[in-house]
Amino acid sequence: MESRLPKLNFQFKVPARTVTGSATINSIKSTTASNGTDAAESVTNKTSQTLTKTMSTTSINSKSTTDENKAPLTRAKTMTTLSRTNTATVARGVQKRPGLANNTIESKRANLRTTMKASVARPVRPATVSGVLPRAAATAATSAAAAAAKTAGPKPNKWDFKGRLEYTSNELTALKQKHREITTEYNNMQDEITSLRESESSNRFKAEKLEKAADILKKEIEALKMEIDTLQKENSSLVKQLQDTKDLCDQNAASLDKCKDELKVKTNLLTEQVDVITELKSQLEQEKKSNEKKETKIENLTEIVQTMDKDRRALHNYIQELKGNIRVFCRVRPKIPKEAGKNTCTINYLDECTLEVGKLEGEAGNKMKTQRQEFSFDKVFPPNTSQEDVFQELSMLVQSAIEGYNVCVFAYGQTGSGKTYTMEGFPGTDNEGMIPRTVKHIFNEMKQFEMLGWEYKIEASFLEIYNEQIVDLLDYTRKSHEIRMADSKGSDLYVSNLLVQEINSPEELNQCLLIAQENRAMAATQSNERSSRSHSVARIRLIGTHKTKQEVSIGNLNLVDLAGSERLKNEEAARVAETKNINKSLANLGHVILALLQKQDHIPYRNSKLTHLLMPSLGGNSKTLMLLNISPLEESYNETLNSLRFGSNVNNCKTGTIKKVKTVL
Ligand SMILES: Nc1ncnc2c1ncn2[C@@H]1O[C@H](COP(=O)(O)OP(=O)(O)OP(=O)(O)O)[C@@H](O)[C@H]1O
Repeated sequence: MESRLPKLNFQFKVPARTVTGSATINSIKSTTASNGTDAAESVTNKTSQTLTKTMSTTSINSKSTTDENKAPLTRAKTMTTLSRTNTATVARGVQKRPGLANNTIESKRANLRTTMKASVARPVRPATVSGVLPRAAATAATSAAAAAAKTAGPKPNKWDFKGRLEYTSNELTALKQKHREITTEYNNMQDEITSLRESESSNRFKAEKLEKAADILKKEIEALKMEIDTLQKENSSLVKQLQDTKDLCDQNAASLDKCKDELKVKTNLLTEQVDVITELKSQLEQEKKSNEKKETKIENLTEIVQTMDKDRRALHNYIQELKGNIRVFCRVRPKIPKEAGKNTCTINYLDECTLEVGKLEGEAGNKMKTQRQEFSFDKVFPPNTSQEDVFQELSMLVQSAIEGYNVCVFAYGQTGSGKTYTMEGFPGTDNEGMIPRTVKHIFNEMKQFEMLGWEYKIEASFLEIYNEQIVDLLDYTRKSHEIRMADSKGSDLYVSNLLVQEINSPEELNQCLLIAQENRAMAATQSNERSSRSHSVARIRLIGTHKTKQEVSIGNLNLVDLAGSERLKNEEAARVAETKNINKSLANLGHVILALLQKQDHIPYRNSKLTHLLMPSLGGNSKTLMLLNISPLEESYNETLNSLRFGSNVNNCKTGTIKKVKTVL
């Protein structure tokens, strides 16, 4: 039905922010425009709803500042309540609009008031920060409704449309006024909310900051707790250590007490001993005095001993000179087991210096004795003579070497006559030869000489002369060796590249001798019968020093195992060079010795390597011993005669004067 009421033409000025208010006003406008009379009631109802909504919204907004989680729920509840109320009210209004009775309108108004009151009386109570905002909104709404009712004055009659319009208009004005107030209040509240939000944000930031600080503090507390734990452990360890140290201190204190007691005892003992020492000192003083006297005596006696030693040496050498500076011994070896079936020569030993040799000639059973030949030497050793007995005679010459003379001992004889046995023998056994015995003798004598102030150094070298070539038997590495002069006078010679070994014990020399024997045997396998075809020379140099007397005594001892002296048969003469050299050197040795004995001006030392090498030991101040070795076998008779003739010739020559080598430092 078209309304006959004039259309309302007014507008509300509502701030854009107040969405709810604006919607309400628009709603009112539309309602008023479209429904005419009923619109008044509807507007009234809607105004009431709007107020309720506004309050609810305010309440929701206020609450949201404090409890955002609960806000949607509260808002929803409020909206539901409002919606329910409005729907019921509007529905009722719509249903009862045609022919509405006054009482119906009244009842509606009563309903509206009730609703408003209910809305106002039951404001949502959010858990706001202060609880002020919702209450203020509710109060404002209630007072707005009351003011509207007052301003409207008494309700005009139903038929008084004009009055009703005026009434409604007044009501609206009052409501508008109230709305403004509420809006203002709402805006204030919004500002307050904004301020609270900012404050909240600031507080949250502070809270985060505080949380972080709290975390740091927690960590620090944890670290401190750990530190406390560590310190507690250290503390307990230190406490334990302290206890241990205390225990140790207690033990030490106990042992200290013990030591003190011992010290007391020992101090007493010491005091006693000091007394004894004092007494001994006085005795010592007396003995010192007597020792000084004795020392003076000893010095005098030493001088006498040294003078006597000098005299002894002089006498010894005089005896040696009397015996001859070139002497010849003859040694006849025994028949050895492997020669059991062989015949022997007839050898008679007329005295200790003379022997007679002969043999039977002719067929077996009709043998005739040949003419016997007699030979005299400085000494003759029959077959049963031991190595020790031979050395007894030789030792005199060794003694001369220690005292600074040059000595040369030759083992001469045919192959198999016993030269090597005599010179080397079997070292380390009773059958050891002249070389090992010489060294032992030197070491024994050295001790005696040391008592007289002499210090000795022994050097040894072993060489072989084969085919006029010198071979080092200690260093068989095929070096070339030459005989060179040691000084400008040419009184001393040396062999180049020759290994000279210092000897500190007889064992060391035996070791050298074994090496020399091995090297000689090795060479022998390369050249048949080489050992018989070469001269083996063991050289021992004795250097004595007397520091007090400032004297140096140098003696050279040459022990020579000569090559076999036998004359070679024609078929063996194929080894021409070898034979020539042997014959030459042996013959030259004889020439040199004879020239020396005859005191010739020229001694042909340089005609062979052997005599050249032995030059310092063959002339002037030297002593020479020729050891003739004779085989007892009949088959060797002719060679035996040759050897005996050679030795006899040497022995028959006169001796010269020999001089001792003495150097003053
Ligand atoms: N006085 C001795 N008593 C016991 N056996 C000896 C004696 N002299 C030499 N012999 C023995 O006679 C043999 C020959 O001796 P040895 O080898 O010493 O002769 P050699 O003259 O050195 O010979 P070569 O010139 O061939 O070297 C060896 O078996 C050795 O043991």
